Amino acid sequence: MASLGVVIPAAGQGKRMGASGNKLFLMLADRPILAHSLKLFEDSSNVSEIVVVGSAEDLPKIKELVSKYQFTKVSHVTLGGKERQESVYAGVRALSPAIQRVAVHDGARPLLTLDQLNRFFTEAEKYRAAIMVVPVKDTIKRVDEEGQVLETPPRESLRAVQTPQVFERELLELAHRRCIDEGFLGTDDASLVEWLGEPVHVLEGSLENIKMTTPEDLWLAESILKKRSDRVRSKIGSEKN
Ligand SMILES: Nc1ccn([C@@H]2O[C@H](COP(=O)(O)OP(=O)(O)OP(=O)(O)O)[C@@H](O)[C@H]2O)c(=O)n1
Ligand SMILES: C[C@](O)(CO)[C@H](O)COP(=O)(O)O
Repeated sequence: MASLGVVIPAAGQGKRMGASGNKLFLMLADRPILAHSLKLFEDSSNVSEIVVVGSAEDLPKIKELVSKYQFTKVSHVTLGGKERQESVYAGVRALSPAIQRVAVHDGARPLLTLDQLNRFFTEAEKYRAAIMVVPVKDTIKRVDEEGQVLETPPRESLRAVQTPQVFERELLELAHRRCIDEGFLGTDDASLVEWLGEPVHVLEGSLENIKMTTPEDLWLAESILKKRSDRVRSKIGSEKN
């Protein structure tokens, strides 16, 4: 596998969460949300380097967290921008020159498992750009500013987009540069590559790989983690008997 670097955008403000500071420092089970997300990539043998991107205010706290949890693959904690897109680009530029492929993963998605991640990396290797998606559960409507429905796209063709998203580094950097030049702002990194006219491949994500966006996501995350630890405990129990 070509050497893989990871960028973790963590420079948001978490406005929709309504917490007093960056939501990524909120505790989920035994550790902050950001520590869950980082541990996943620290533990993946596919990953050689991690860059975390933070706001000016949070940089010291992120550095402290990296040191407390001994995330040895983190090479830089870099200053991000006002938009997620700027933060990701800052992170990509901070990766070592030897890195050929880049995975971008939201600091706010702490629930992916190592198995799911490694399976995704293996599949993604075949493509210049690949992203995790899940089928959409609701019917989606496109509406105008007056609240009138414009259309109901067929659900079979819709996917909800997650991270990680993996790219050839050269392609991702080109996409970011061109989008800055032309003023295109996307809500994920794949949309920048799509904007270049390059193909992006979708791979199976996980319904548990939710983004911690509003308080309800935290409750759900706690119950997903509890279900996982109950399962481990009952497996250990049945092995003892
Ligand atoms: N300028 C920004 C904005 C977002 N992010 C990161 O991008 C991820 C996904 O963004 P989102 O969930 O929208 O986080 P926030 O921007 O923090 O949330 P909100 O929009 O509610 O303020 C998060 O890990 C967030 O920290 C970032 O690095 N830089
Ligand atoms: C990249 C992303 O995770 C795809 O769902 C997401 O778009 C990033 O955050 P957003 O600000 O909630 O769009």
